[in-house]
Amino acid sequence: MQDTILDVSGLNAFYGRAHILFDVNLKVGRGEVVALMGRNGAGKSTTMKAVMGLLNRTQGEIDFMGESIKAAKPHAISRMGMGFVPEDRRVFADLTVMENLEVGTQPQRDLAPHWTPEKLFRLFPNLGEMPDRPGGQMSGGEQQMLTVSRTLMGNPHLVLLDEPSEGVAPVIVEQMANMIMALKREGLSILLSEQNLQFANLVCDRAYVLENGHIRYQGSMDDLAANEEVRRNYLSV
Ligand SMILES: Nc1ncnc2c1ncn2[C@@H]1O[C@H](COP(=O)(O)OP(=O)(O)OP(=O)(O)O)[C@@H](O)[C@H]1O
Repeated sequence: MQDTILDVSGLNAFYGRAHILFDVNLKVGRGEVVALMGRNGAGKSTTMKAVMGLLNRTQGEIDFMGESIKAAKPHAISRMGMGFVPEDRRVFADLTVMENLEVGTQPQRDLAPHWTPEKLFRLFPNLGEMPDRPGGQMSGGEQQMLTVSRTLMGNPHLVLLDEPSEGVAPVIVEQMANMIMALKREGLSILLSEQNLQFANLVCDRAYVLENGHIRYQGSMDDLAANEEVRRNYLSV
């Protein structure tokens, strides 16, 4: 793997006294789309929150573009060029689509794809048809697209996408898959949390599989798809 953009090693995470992640190691290379897989409660969201600096208690190393971000605050990590689309995908309900995008805007960065509302509207034509609609009056799928778009307006090097295919209609899942492939073509690096093997297989290069906070498997998507034992033991297929 050339040019590691995210390097997590020996990551442990806790909620109060509960030990949730155990010595998690994972890497994302520049331009790679990597899946973080596992059943409900396996620790996928916790891993993303830990990387984004959102947890109070963690141990281990997290390097982003060669710099340690272990002690960094979420806003500082965001400003270094890491974007996060959490599972609850909250949009600003009273702000319009355009205003939501403005809120997410950060300066252009060398080596990271540059995004404008026009470019995002080509990727998400639905959003382009409703620039003045308040976020609160959009469907779940449209809100999902808006949250991703708002994050992209930050011109990130790396995006953490928490379960983009969960709880949205099949037609939106298809658009999400197309969108992720388009982002990859732009050179964006993505860490994607996902339970759906079919979806991950379509858009990801490699996968890590979590169970009870432990990485149980890592390998190419093709190898994972062919590994019936891992699929049966750690994924819902
Ligand atoms: N705020 C919290 N306080 C205490 N325990 C939590 C908290 N959030 C999550 N957990 C626990 O941490 C473990 C990992 O949860 P996490 O949300 O990371 O899983 P996940 O793989 O993302 O699954 P899901 O798809 O259900 O979100 C679970 O046992 C969960 O109950």
